[in-house]
Amino acid sequence: MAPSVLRLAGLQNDRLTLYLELLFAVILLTLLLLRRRTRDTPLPPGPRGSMISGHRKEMATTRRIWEQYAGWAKISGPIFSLKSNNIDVVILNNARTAHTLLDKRSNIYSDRPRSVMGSELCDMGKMFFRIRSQHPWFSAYRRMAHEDFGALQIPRHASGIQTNIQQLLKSLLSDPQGLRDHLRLCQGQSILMATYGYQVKSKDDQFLLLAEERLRLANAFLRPGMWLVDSYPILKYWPSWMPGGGFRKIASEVKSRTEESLASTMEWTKAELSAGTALPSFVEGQLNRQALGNDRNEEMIGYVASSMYVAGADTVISTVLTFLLMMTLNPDIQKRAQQEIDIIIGRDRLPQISDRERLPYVEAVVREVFRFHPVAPLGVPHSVIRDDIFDGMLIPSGSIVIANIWGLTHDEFIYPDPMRFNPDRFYIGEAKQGESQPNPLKYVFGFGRRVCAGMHFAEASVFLHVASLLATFNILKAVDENGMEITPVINFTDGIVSKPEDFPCRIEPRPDAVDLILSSN
Ligand code: HEM
Repeated sequence: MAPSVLRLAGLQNDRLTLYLELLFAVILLTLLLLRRRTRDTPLPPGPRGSMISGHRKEMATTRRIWEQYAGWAKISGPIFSLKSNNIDVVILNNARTAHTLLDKRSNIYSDRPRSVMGSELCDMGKMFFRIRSQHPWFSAYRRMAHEDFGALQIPRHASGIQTNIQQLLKSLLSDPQGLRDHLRLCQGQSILMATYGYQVKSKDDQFLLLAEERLRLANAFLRPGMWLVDSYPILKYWPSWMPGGGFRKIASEVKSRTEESLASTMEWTKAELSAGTALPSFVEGQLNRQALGNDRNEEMIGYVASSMYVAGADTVISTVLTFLLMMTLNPDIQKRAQQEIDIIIGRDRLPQISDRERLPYVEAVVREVFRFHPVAPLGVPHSVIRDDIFDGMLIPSGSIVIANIWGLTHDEFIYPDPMRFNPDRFYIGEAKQGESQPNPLKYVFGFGRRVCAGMHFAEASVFLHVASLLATFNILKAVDENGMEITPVINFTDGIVSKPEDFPCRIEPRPDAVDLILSSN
């Protein structure tokens, strides 16, 4: 090659290097400026907390903290921020903020917070509601749940749910006092049948007890601010024998219990499959798909199946209890819903899922129950994977983002007089001419890519419970020893899933419903 050409090439190389260096410098400068601008952007406002731990203690211990958040939102605005030790926590208190961030920007807001205690030390990080959004299994989980619990699958599940509810009605007829146990058994039966094809026979069933234990363990580790190690991950190396090391002992106990419990039900379905006796279920279907070479493995199937009970048992039971509490307190509403069922369905059969559209007032009652007390008042915490700016405020990468669902469904601009139980907000009549307030089902199942993976199953279960109970029973105030009616007090428990506290009521069969209850199989 001629030397002049080489020189030219060298010159061009030098120039190229210079251009590249310049370009690099410009990019770096822009990034630095952007970062500075981002860091100069203020966090959402918020109440002042302790210098050291921020609001950690309040977040972990305040009773019905969703009400407190709604109160703070009146002062700080619909989006405000708190600190849990060194972690930023952003609370969204109205539909606009929750929808814009969690639905519209769900590509960055669908992570779950890092949880050293729950996910790393207890090894529950692969549970569905906990798995991080960047985990390679996350999208497969969502796909798998959609295949078996999506809207199109509901008619397949509905008949099983209905059979269990018929059993529930019979149990209530013979033992109304055992209400909570009967509901527990009924929902346990529906979920374990749908996920494993397993028929729960009694409330002491071994797999039901194991599933309940998983639920208790999972619940114990979800509330932000509960464990210091979540704020200071270095503490995970703190020896268990040192003072304050108790959390390590708890974690290793929980880890081994969860592993044991997860494996046993899964093994049962696999044995049924090998014997050729497996009933159709999520696990059965997924194992068959896996055999066809789809993107899933047995461990993933086990985690999703197990998460379904954890996420789907207490939630439905709690919603049905709220319904019963509201019926005890609102006899006129109850009577009106019963009349609708009597007219549309008649008195000789139980309502079915296909009747839902023909029962607009019962549907309005269901919506109002979901609105009045969303079972997960603060949803499940999300986390954002990179810095974001909203309305001139910085939401730093890694912040915990919580939608105050209770706050949304008690926003008086959307639901006037929100503390009043009033299904008329949603009643549009058979002619569908009325004006409905926004459907709370848009909020109570969460947001974006993390929206409840069992929402259709849940809606169907709640509707069938509500309609069947209304068709067959009167829910009345209990009476004391002097024959005086006792008006129950409205009180809900704390926790990720919030239930009505025990309340007195009488559940009596409607005069002509005993035959219907006993004749249904
Ligand atoms: C009244 C009933 C229910 C309510 C109100 C409810 C509500 C919720 C909420 C608020 C979330 C968190 C969503 C978010 O992070 O934005 C969630 C997640 C979840 N729910 Fe439900 N749920 C109910 C019943 C069920 C049932 C019956 C199942 C299963 C059969 C189920 C399975 C799940 C799963 C697997 C997740 C985790 C999804 C994820 O993290 O990606 N839920 N649910």
